Amino acid sequence: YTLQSNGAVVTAVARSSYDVLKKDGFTIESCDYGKVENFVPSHVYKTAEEAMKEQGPFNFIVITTKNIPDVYPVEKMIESAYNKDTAIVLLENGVGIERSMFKAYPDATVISGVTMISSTLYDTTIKHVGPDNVSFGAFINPSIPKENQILKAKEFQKLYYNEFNKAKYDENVKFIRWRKLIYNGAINTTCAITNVDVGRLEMFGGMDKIVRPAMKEIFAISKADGVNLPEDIMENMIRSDDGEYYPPSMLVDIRKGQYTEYKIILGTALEIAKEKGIPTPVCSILCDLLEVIQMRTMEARNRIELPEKRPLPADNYKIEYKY
Ligand SMILES: NC(=O)C1=CN([C@@H]2O[C@H](COP(=O)(O)OP(=O)(O)OC[C@H]3O[C@@H](n4cnc5c(N)ncnc54)[C@H](OP(=O)(O)O)[C@@H]3O)[C@@H](O)[C@H]2O)C=CC1
Ligand SMILES: CC(C)(CO)C(=O)C(=O)O
Repeated sequence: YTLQSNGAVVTAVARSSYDVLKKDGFTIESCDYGKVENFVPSHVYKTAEEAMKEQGPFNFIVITTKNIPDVYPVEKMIESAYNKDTAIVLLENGVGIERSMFKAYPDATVISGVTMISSTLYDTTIKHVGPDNVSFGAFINPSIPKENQILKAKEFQKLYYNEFNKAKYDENVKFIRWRKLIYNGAINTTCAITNVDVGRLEMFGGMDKIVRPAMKEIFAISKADGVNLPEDIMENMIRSDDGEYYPPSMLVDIRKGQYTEYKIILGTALEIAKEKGIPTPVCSILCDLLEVIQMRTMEARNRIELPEKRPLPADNYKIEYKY
């Protein structure tokens, strides 16, 4: 909506929402833009392949899906739409998400987009309750000229900028992503596991007993990874959606029976913690619980099927994935 309002031609690839998006569009109830009815992107396709065939090549491919490397790697999703002159914008949470992109597309310009936005799709209505506070910057790819990557990131930031979001260009991508992880790694994960929103989490005691200790661990990992976040970031993140019983996106995933982004939100951070020797008792438990929940979702979504008779450890049974 923001890009199209600024004059960009937006080609959307939609999966379960294809029919509704193409025909009537989404309703947007936004704290920034008010009520927008029947928003339809310039073009809507079912697959990236069709989109590329009819509208490509593109200046930018903007990825706003969940980042679930254990099920649908995002680099595969865009395979048929990628062209060497196309910059990829990862408007997603998490740290280390550029690594698989550079592996798949070694000459790519990959732009980081990090936003505090608090926005949820319910049926055909997007409820947007937190002002869009967004910044873009290039994940610098050492194989191609740095200036071009910076220019592309600035071009995208200008394309997205409006009086509400005041989109920022910020080259300190690593800092920005770790700062956001303080929220997502501790709050998204705890709300998802406990199935309560941020307001209830605080009122039921989870903020003090789980979130604050988890945040301290993430803070320590970021420090060991060379990022000096201000100490008050933890309290600021806890207070960032005051006044709302907000369900973080990972909790919404659980409630909709969707896969969660636990790998890019905690898994990668914990790999870094291990390398650097940082103890992470709370975050490791959160991550392990989310892994079990992911397997539960895989079974519910028929990605795996277990034998009727429970195998024993001595059987060395290996789970097979259907997709
Ligand atoms: N929600 C929020 O407030 C915030 C979210 N984020 C981050 O932004 C990213 C997106 O989150 P969010 O908007 O909440 O995610 P949602 O789950 O609400 O939306 C993701 C959309 O991507 C679609 N999708 C997934 N895979 C494909 C595919 N292969 N082809 C076509 N469409 C696909 C899904 O469609 P389908 O229905 O078919 O599955 C769904 O409509 C995440 O990384 C999240 O962490 C960051 C800040 C705030
Ligand atoms: C911080 C927050 C809650 C909103 O931007 C978010 O990132 C999410 O819901 O995943």
